[in-house]
Amino acid sequence: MADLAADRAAAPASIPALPPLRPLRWDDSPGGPALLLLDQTRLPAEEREIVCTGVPTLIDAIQRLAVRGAPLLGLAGAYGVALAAARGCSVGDAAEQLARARPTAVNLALGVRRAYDAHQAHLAAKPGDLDGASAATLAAARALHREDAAASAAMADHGLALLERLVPGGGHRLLTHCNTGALVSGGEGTALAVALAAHRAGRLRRLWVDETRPLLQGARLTAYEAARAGMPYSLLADNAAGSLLAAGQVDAVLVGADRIAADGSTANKVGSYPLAVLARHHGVPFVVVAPSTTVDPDTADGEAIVVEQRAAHEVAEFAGVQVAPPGATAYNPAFDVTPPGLISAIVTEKGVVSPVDVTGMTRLCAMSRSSNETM
Ligand SMILES: CSC[C@@H](O)[C@@H](O)C(=O)COP(=O)(O)O
Repeated sequence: MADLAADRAAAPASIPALPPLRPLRWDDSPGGPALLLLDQTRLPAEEREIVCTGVPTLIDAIQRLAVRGAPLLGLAGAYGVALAAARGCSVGDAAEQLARARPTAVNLALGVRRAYDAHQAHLAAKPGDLDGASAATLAAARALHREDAAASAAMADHGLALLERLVPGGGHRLLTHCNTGALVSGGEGTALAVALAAHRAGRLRRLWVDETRPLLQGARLTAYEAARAGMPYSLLADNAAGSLLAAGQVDAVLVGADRIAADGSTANKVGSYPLAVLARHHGVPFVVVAPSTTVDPDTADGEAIVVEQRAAHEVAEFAGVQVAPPGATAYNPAFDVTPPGLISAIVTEKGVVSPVDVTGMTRLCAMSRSSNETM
């Protein structure tokens, strides 16, 4: 395996500075308010936006994973409620339908609730002021967007400091799964933001990117983000992670989270749990990076986490092409749950905690509850 200097040299040469990715933005143009989503199902081939002028289009985009990833789902939910309010639709119905669009990422329902509560609070203070309520709802979505960006930056700082403690001296060789970068956030993301911080600090030796079957969020999206940022990265098929770890080529595994139960059990993209088992076997730290809002104090443990089951065709196909015999059935959970004992650390914007440290988890749950209550 090449040394650090050679790995850096292997990174694409002069990468032009590219504009930051904007996976979601509010459009106030005269044609009426709309939510614009960068269609993640088309990346990296094509950067095309979906124009949502109504909640049904947004729900469809959420369910097709055109907009995806826990923090971004929170923003989509909040802006979706703002869209319903701005378009004079039933905010209650919109909130209920959006919150149910995908079950596992706690941030979706939280974002919806934050915007809905702002709407209701305004109407309670000024009954009948629908325009004011609409403005308050949009302001709540925008505030969440800013907070998410700030949390992302803080997670990157804490995560990089943790890496420096875990792997002192050397360049970091990081293995990641799914996509956890700017495409899932108002900022630079969660786990991938840490890798990006390491890259900017000149400390990233190699980013190993799991392709992430069946929907290839790693191969399509993380590789796209890594290439845009000029990071030295290599793709691997998910089932090559074992031999990569056995070969001693990984210093830490970094993943995001869709829901962290009160006991530290963590739901993330399916394939995270086997990585945690492998990492433990090979003595490599397995680190979860997520905003504190992803901690759900009301979910006691991993068994209580609802794991989304998706359609069989996603497994029976590869990149949209049927590869299995017609009519093949499939087991297709979108997520799996990693027990706390396999997680070395949880990095949030508030700092780093060990999931097996009961006092630390209790404090994290309390912080999560209080920031969600002030939403
Ligand atoms: C910061 S993103 C954390 C998770 O949401 C991410 O790892 C993930 O599992 C996304 O799943 P997806 O099904 O693509 O929405």
